Amino acid sequence: MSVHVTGVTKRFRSGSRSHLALDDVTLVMPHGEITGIVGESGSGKSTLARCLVGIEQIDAGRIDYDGSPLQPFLSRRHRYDARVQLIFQNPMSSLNPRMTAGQLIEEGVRRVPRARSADWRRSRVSELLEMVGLDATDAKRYPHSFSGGQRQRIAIARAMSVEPEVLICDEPVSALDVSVQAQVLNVLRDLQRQSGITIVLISHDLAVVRHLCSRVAVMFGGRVVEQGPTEAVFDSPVHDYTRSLLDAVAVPDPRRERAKLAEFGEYREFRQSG
Ligand SMILES: Nc1ncnc2c1ncn2[C@@H]1O[C@H](COP(=O)(O)OP(=O)(O)OP(=O)(O)O)[C@@H](O)[C@H]1O
Repeated sequence: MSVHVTGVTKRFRSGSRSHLALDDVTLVMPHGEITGIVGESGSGKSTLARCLVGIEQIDAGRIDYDGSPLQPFLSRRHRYDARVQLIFQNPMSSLNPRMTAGQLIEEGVRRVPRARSADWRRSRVSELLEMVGLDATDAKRYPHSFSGGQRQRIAIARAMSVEPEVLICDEPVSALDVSVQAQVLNVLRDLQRQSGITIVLISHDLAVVRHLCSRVAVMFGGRVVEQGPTEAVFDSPVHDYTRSLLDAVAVPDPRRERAKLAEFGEYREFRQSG
């Protein structure tokens, strides 16, 4: 499913003050590709993600999925359109601590039209757990008994349980230990390869975006200042802000350089494992 954002504006008001979080944003996220969204803190990335799933209402413009608008608030039970799912930075915030991993995933599985028998649902839960690199027996465990990386895998399995067509991931690994970030990113990459799902990846990590995303959009002050194929944007940035973002990665300080190289080692690892 392709996503077209056209002239979207979102303003937050509090009392007499108002803040333009999205300013005439126009953006294309093609079907079956991973589109990265980068930009400094406060540039509007999370607001855009929330508007894409319909948690936030837009003030102007339109968001089309395969040419049709999203239908937010379908019903109380199916609060949002299941075709578009959001993965948050902190998986704990989206996982009910009183439900087992299996129950959390089954909740979504039940919403799939063909989810008839209990047996079918159970085997689908096992399949989803295995798809994100967990074990079928993990279905019985509660969120607190998993590591952060494992919890994010459960959140991904849960989002995938409703068989969405678009997965929006808002900084999905930035709260995780560096050692497990690549593993969770590999899960997303494999999902995209296997299911052909459209993924929107919000990340402050340009190395991750360069490696995983075929397209990238650069946000600055609520606007998309540049977008296109990742290589083209990174190799020949047109906008000053993109250039400064890329320059900021090429740090001359030897200590930071070493830290950065170690980080790239991680990415080389997950590049090779793919
Ligand atoms: N609910 C809200 N009410 C008022 N202002 C908000 C609200 N949500 C976001 N904003 C403001 O909108 C702007 C964009 O915020 P947003 O969280 O989308 O940025 P971001 O690029 O995702 O930042 P970060 O990388 O730090 O998460 C910020 O100035 C923020 O303070």
